[in-house]
Amino acid sequence: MSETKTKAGLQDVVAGESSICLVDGTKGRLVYHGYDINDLVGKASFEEVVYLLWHGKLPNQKELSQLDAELKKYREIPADVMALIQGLSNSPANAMEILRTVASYAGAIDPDKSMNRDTHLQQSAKLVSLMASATAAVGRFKAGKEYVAPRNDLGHAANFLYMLNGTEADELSVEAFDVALILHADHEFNASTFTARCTVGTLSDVYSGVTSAIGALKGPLHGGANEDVLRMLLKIDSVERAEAGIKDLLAKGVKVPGFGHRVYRSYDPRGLVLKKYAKELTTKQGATKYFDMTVIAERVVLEYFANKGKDLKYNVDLYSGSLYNAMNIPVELFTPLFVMSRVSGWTAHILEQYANNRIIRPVAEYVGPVDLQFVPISKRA
Ligand SMILES: CC(=O)SCCNC(=O)CCNC(=O)[C@H](O)C(C)(C)COP(=O)(O)OP(=O)(O)OC[C@H]1O[C@@H](n2cnc3c(N)ncnc32)[C@H](O)[C@@H]1OP(=O)(O)O
Ligand SMILES: O=C([O-])CC(=O)C(=O)O
Repeated sequence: MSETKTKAGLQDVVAGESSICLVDGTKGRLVYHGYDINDLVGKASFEEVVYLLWHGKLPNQKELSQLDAELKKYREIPADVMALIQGLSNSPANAMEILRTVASYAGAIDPDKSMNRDTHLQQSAKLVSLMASATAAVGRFKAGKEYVAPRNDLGHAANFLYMLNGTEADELSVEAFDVALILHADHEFNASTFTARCTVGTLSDVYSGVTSAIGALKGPLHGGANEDVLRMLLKIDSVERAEAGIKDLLAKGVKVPGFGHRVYRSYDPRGLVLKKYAKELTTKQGATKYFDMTVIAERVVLEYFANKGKDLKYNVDLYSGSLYNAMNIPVELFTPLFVMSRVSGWTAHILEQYANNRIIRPVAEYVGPVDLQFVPISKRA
């Protein structure tokens, strides 16, 4: 038997170079193009971070105003895309399935099929705006409400909350949401980003890259975990029962959503910031139940990991649940919120892949049989 050369799940395999994002799993550090996320949070807007990811530098005022104007130009949903969203909102499709379809459809109807950086940047801006407006529209239609048109006097985060709720959100919610968008924007070669890079590595188009990335993010081991966290809490639905409920899941061998990470070993720096905002917002609203339950879940699961000698911690998805819930956002939109943000990182990686492309094509270690004798179908048992 030959010695195995594969690493399950490609763990620790360096699959390429990138200058967009550094994830230091030992120190619990996340850096976008040289800037620690803790230096961006509270100082830069999501729009500035989008510029940073696409261009490798923070924008000056003029550059930011240009990007801002472009993103606003694409906020309105084209009529045929709106019809698609409306139709799918009345079908069994969930919000992630609708977004995946919208990204694909937007690509099909975009007349500009040229492959150059300017077009790719323009398509990236279209997708950042479209994913936000489409998420808000799905939220409205699924709740049986009318679409709310975008407002160009509001920033990206504030406009989304306005389009979703039909009223302007309070200052703390807008700040917390803008921060959440920044924190989810990029994360190196995570599964969905790597998927996007594989897709465009064949010189396929930006929309195809983003469509396939949405499909990858949807899974419960990746972006889908933020919905599962709140669903788990809603099922237990009591601060008093939280400890027993979580222990019960662990005893059953369930992978508790919001915990564990392939790279982070000390802590996920995004989770610390989201926890702070979740605490502040739920305390301000006087409705801390789900935040309090999350704190209990954190203690119980980390004790469990520690007792088993596992250096696993909670991840970005744990505290976003109680935070988004406090903003009155329905659970089904939590993973779409991830899309709204991560589309900036996916497109940054797509641009980087195009700039220095080589098709991504690893090899498999074949473990099946060889030299089987062919038996005609009439003779097979
Ligand atoms: C935005 C994001 O994508 S962040 C991740 C979001 N996903 C989740 O929160 C889902 C829950 N977490 C998980 O499923 C995993 O931790 C992943 C997918 C994030 C990482 O997976 P991997 O790196 O392959 O770790 P793996 O699944 O091998 O876990 C290592 C060990 O820790 C255990 N473990 C990992 N996560 C958890 C968890 N959430 N709950 C309980 N045990 C866990 C595993 O059972 C395994 O134990 P074993 O060695 O006794 O078999
Ligand atoms: O990096 C990963 O594997 C998952 C993750 O946290 C992310 O994509 O934000």
